Amino acid sequence: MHDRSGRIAVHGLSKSFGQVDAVQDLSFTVEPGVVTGFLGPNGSGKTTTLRMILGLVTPTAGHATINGVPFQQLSNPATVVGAVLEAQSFHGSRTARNHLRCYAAAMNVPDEQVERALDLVGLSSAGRRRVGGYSLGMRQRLSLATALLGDPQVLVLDEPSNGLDPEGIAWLRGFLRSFAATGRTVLVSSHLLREMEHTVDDVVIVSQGRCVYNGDLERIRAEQRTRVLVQASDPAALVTALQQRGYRVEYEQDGQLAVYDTDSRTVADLALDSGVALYGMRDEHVDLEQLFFQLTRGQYHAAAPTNGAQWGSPGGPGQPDPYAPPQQPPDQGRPNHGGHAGLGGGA
Ligand SMILES: Nc1ncnc2c1ncn2[C@@H]1O[C@H](COP(=O)(O)OP(=O)(O)OP(=O)(O)O)[C@@H](O)[C@H]1O
Repeated sequence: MHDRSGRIAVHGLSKSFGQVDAVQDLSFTVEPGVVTGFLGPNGSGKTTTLRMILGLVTPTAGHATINGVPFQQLSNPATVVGAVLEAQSFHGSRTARNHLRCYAAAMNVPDEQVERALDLVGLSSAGRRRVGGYSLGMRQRLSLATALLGDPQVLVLDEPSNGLDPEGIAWLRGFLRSFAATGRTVLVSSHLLREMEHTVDDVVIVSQGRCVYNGDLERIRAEQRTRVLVQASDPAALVTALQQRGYRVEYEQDGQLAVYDTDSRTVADLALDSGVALYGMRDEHVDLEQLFFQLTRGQYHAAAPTNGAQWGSPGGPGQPDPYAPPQQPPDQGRPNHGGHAGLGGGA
């Protein structure tokens, strides 16, 4: 029995393709009323996960639910989930309106929904034009219109910004935010945090098929740290002096030292006291983008989550990362598996 919550829940989801572990023990929850970004670099398992959520790929392990049930058990899936998973192919000779009417008929959705969907994506005036003459951005909008035909409670979009110009991206941002503001659920994937950072409220960040962060994007912003990069005459001696005073230090690949949560003056004074000459030093502020790279390059070691935010480790245990947030209580893990908007969206 589905619960109408609009919640997507992913529990211990894994998928292997031969030797490739595309998704590994992934758990997260997507809540209604907010836009959730599903972020990770190319090949990190986003599409595979979305396809499992939508019942298009069978998991090797774990499961996913929408409204408390697997996608296949939704009684009228097109009215629950709308999805756009990849560039949809269209009959170029067909008008957008006719394209949508075909889908509406297959989904048993009244024709009025076609006009509504065209209007929602800003294609009303272009509805009579043949799709063959549509730009890439217009095709993206038409895919979205297809997903919206069933007036779904949940929207799942895979890289919807691809091919959109800045105006299109801004439009999409506004659309997704207003869709979520009506209490509905939005899960949207991207490999670009920067592109999504003003669109999403919550994020699920994956790297190498594993969840490395699940929670509020604002929380990540709050965790931005500073560090000092130092070129020292005797790095080992400086490391000892810093560590004795409780500072966290790491060796960078280029031989510099990275000293966390302090400033260059403090490091310089300490180096002077220790008789270590400094050949170069600079303060570095870690911005959101850098943190995203840090998280997703697979070298991040998870601290326990806090305040519902979940930090995970893509590469297994390792040294604590200086960018790691303070210790937090574990987040509830959830399964993944899901639905796509029936015929909508061309998943
Ligand atoms: N059908 C398949 N057969 C074999 N390997 C696959 C298949 N689908 C995905 N993979 C592999 O699984 C891994 C994850 O792929 P997936 O497409 O899910 O990642 P992604 O994060 O969506 O990447 P992108 O951003 O490039 O679309 C990749 O190594 C990919 O090559």
